[in-house]
Amino acid sequence: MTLLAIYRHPATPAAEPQPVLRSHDGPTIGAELGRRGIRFERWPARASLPAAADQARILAAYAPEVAQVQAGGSYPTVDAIRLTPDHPERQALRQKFLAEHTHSEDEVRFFVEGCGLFCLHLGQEVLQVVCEAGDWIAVPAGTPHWFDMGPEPRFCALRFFDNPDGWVATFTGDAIAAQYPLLDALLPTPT
Ligand SMILES: CSCCC(=O)/C(O)=C/O
Ligand SMILES: [Fe+2]
Ligand code: NI
Repeated sequence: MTLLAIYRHPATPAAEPQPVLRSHDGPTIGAELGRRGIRFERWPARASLPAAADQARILAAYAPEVAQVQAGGSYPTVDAIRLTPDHPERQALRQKFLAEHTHSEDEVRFFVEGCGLFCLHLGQEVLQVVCEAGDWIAVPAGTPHWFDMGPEPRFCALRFFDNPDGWVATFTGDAIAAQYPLLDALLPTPT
């Protein structure tokens, strides 16, 4: 279930982040993100993707949604990132995305399978958003953020870019991610 957790970010790394809000309610999540300039929508993750589906097949399955995002000429480059717990590069990819970074373009993602944790550093606030299949999010260019896929990643997301090279990041060098919960800590405990 999609989760939004908002914290007041402490002035010093030794102090604890102060929880401000925690919600699973779609309209509340949309409103809290929206007032901070982050677009959030729920779209049906309507395709059942075979385990062996390659990038072209995933993008073809979601061709109408891709066309909708690209209507008007925005985000002409799109890819699909799909990770499973046996992905040989999962640890390196996890560490790369866990380092706080920015992009010179909006970060537009549509989760079509599984889940992942976006963490957005907005001045004195940090927002953690556990995105799940059906979540569509657009984070403005230049927003410092990090992403956790967990030690056993299981997600597929469509990524939309203005940059023909696709994913390009500038790392901030801030170790902020270490102060905040990781994905596994925010997921419900299996019963
Ligand atoms: C959920 S898409 C994979 C992560 C990514 O592209 C990114 O930029 C994380 O910040
Ligand atoms: Fe990013
Ligand atoms: Ni900070």
